[in-house]
Amino acid sequence: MLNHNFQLHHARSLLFLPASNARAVEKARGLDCDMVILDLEDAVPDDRKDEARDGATAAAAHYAGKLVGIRINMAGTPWHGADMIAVKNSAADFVVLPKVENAKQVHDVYGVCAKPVIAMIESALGVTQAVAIGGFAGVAGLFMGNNDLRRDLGIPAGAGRAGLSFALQSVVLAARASGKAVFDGVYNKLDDSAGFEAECREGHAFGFDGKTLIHPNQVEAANAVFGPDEVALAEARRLIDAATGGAERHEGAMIEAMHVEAARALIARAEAVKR
Ligand SMILES: CC(C)(COP(=O)(O)OP(=O)(O)OC[C@H]1O[C@@H](n2cnc3c(N)ncnc32)[C@H](O)[C@@H]1OP(=O)(O)O)[C@@H](O)C(=O)NCCC(=O)NCCSC(=O)C[C@H](O)C(=O)O
Ligand SMILES: [Mg+2]
Repeated sequence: MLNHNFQLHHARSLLFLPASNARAVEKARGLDCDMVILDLEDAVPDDRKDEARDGATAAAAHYAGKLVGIRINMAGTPWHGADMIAVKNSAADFVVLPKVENAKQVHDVYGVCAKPVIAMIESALGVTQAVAIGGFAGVAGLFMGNNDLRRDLGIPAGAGRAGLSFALQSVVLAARASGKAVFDGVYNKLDDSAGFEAECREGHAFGFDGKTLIHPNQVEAANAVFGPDEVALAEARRLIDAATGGAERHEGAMIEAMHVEAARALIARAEAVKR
């Protein structure tokens, strides 16, 4: 059972897996990730799309304690219609829509699936339209699609994230303008744990709620970076206890009402992610 307080914005670790990979579908059940995203799109070869769709709908009901999303193929592909119907009839909590570039696309998918949409922002046009996309009532949150975005922007393979930072921050702004959840893109280097953790820290500092992942070995670090640790929780409790209202000095810094609210939100998040 999901903790009844658990909502999308509490998720720290959101693991993608190809819905055509039965071993990964099974393995994800025992992992400590907060959300599983069963992929029907780029991780699945064209000749296995039908099998992946059937696998996703069968699996979606069997992730106790986790949120579940299904990433469908985009409009204009041969699989889009069947994917939407499958998500509608499944136990998935969310439909994940790739390569979104305008609000009408999410409106159309929401109309068929009748489930909250997570819109992936993966192109220059998507970034420029993110305010309207995030503002649509059926959108629960935004995911960065940094591989496609890099390609669209012409950022060379191997270049760091400097060329992405304006886009990343724009999408965080767009999501927050409508009070929506927002999650950083995946990290492709499977054996680079130091690089992965550094990117988690950067995403956390940019304001992302959590990180989308591609491998079990990324779950623990994402949970550690995005989940409040004991030190942060102790600081939050001390701040709440000390605050009397208005501006005041606390442990060498000014605090006001918004700092108390932030401390309460941190504690609420820690409670929500308990399983
Ligand atoms: C990237 C992989 C293809 C690597 O596969 P492989 O080398 O076979 O992995 P390992 O041998 O290290 O796997 C060890 C065990 O872990 C299981 N496993 C691996 N990945 C996953 C996973 N994602 N979820 C659950 N379990 C997983 C293996 O089955 C092994 O289990 P066991 O047999 O018990 O030892 C592979 O990791 C993979 O397919 N990852 C996910 C790829 C994916 O879903 N891609 C789509 C999302 S990425 C995206 O959204 C990009 C975005 O669109 C953008 O533009 O940026
Ligand atoms: Mg993509």
